[in-house]
Amino acid sequence: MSLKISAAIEILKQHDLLVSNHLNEPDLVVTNISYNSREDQSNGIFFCKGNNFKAEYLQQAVNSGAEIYVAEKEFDRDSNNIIVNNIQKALAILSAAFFGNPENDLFIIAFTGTKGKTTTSYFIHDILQKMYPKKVALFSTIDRIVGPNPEDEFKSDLTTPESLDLFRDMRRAVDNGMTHLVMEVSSQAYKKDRVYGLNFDIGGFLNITPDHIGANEHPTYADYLFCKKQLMINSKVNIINRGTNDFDTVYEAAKQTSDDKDIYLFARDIEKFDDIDFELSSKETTLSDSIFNLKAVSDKAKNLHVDQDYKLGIVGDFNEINATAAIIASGLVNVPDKDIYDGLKMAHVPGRMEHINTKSHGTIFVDYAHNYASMKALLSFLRNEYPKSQIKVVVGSPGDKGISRRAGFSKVLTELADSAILTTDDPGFEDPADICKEIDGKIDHSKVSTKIILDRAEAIKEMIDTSSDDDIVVLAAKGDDAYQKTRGKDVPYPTDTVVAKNILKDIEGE
Ligand SMILES: CC(=O)N[C@H]1[C@@H](OP(=O)(O)OP(=O)(O)OC[C@H]2O[C@@H](n3ccc(=O)[nH]c3=O)[C@H](O)[C@@H]2O)O[C@H](CO)[C@@H](O)[C@@H]1O[C@H](C)C(=O)N[C@@H](C)C(=O)N[C@H](CCC(=O)O)C(=O)O
Ligand SMILES: Nc1ncnc2c1ncn2[C@@H]1O[C@H](COP(=O)(O)OP(=O)(O)OP(=O)(O)O)[C@@H](O)[C@H]1O
Repeated sequence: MSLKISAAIEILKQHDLLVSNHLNEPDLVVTNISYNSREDQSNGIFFCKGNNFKAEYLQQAVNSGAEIYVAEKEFDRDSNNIIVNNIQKALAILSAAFFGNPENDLFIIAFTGTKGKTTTSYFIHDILQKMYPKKVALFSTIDRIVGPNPEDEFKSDLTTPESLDLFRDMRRAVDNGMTHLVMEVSSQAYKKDRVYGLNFDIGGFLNITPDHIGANEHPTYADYLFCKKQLMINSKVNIINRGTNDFDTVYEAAKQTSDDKDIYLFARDIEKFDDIDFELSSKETTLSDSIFNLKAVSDKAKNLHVDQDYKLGIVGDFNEINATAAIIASGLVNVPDKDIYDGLKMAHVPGRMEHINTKSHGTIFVDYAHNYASMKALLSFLRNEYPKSQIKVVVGSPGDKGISRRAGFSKVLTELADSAILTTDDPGFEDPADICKEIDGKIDHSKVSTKIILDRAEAIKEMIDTSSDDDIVVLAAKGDDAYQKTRGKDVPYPTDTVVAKNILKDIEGE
């Protein structure tokens, strides 16, 4: 991979990003690209970006071989440099060029939503794999899959990677023979211009509820919505949940760049929304499957030939919504309905509605619900489906971020749980006992009984030990997470599923 600096300057000019440049060598060509001074910089271009950037990082980068830097201000007049008016956009556009614009060789399906991005992306990935085996890349919050071999699959750090990492991984995917990419696009991705310049083949909008609002994320809900709707503006074909909050704003964003023929709306309730293309309806739910029907209403929906009954291997009415979006996206890629059916039936999403049957300690669900809206969706579903069961929840809330989630948990546990054990979940630099007390303080104890047990595995053990056959035990908010983020360190944690299974082995010999 390489980049001619003269070409880079032209690209920046085309995007109105160039402020000035200083080149000691006009014909400079770089073969390395980085924004992290701790990496090898030989013959490289280095980007000075980020809230916590320090001039010494640039010095370190130059000492280890950087030939040129890009920044919003001139740190050093003598070195080769390019000064831009937006470093995040410059990083995106030059990373794409450095890696040979791999986005042009991939059919990209992107999803956003406060909840359901990961689940929907896994569903689409698993369906598309049926038609394009070993050719579908996945960039999700959990894993990134850039090729067909085990070494091409690794854990993600962000939902949507920094642009440089995004284009590097797209390059790897293309070089590994991938033809399709399914990815999650977070609101932060637009806020930080990580996906600047990308035009998606299909973009999906699942839902929006207040979340990710705070010091390091979005200052207001309006800003959150503004960032999220950008995916619609930057997608050729749009799939929108008609029941989402702020539908009009989202739809208007889609209309800015797409005709009606390229906008697909779906919902449960055709009585309420008479403009939808697809209607979904639940048919049957067991502890492990849900069966639902998808009906094509409009002519363009009928042309996709995806209307039939589907069986989903994970439960939750919200997962039927995610599955519907996945089916429409798959139909648009011409996957036959049989492959869609089979792909969905087998789809598995780590840490999302994983259920564990026990001999005599009820049914256990491990789920990543970690704010008011997702926990409400989850507990309401369980209440409706299992009206005679006690709903017992083990949950904690992280330190240093998402502070509003704590009050959200107090509210939703009061509304829908019978008992709860409050415990530790990524406390960061806060004391997990204080976080639990904060949640507990706002719970109405006449409606739900609570306990605080800080050791998460102990909390799970206590809940399983004290549960009986008809109970539903929910291990919430941590999903498949194998760490407890504690005081700046990722302390290994076996995952809720592994902890629960080990406990069951001890007490039930399973
Ligand atoms: C607020 C935010 O978006 N921060 C992201 C951003 O950080 P930043 O650019 O400000 O960089 P920084 O951490 O201040 O560091 C400054 C720069 O100095 C460099 N550095 C640092 C040390 C050194 O020795 N040498 C050096 O060169 C760093 O590489 C970096 O480029 O760029 C970094 C990668 O370059 C990200 O890791 C970081 O995400 C933080 C950790 C994060 O957690 N962000 C969350 C809020 C996020 O984006 N979440 C969404 C999901 C939420 C949703 O669903 O909406 C996501 O997409 O994951
Ligand atoms: N469509 C939906 N509507 C409401 N809640 C949902 C929906 N889909 C999933 N959930 C709930 O949200 C949790 C997280 O789901 P998922 O990981 O798919 O969402 P996400 O958008 O990737 O979330 P995050 O941005 O927090 O990583 C699930 O474990 C489930 O409890």
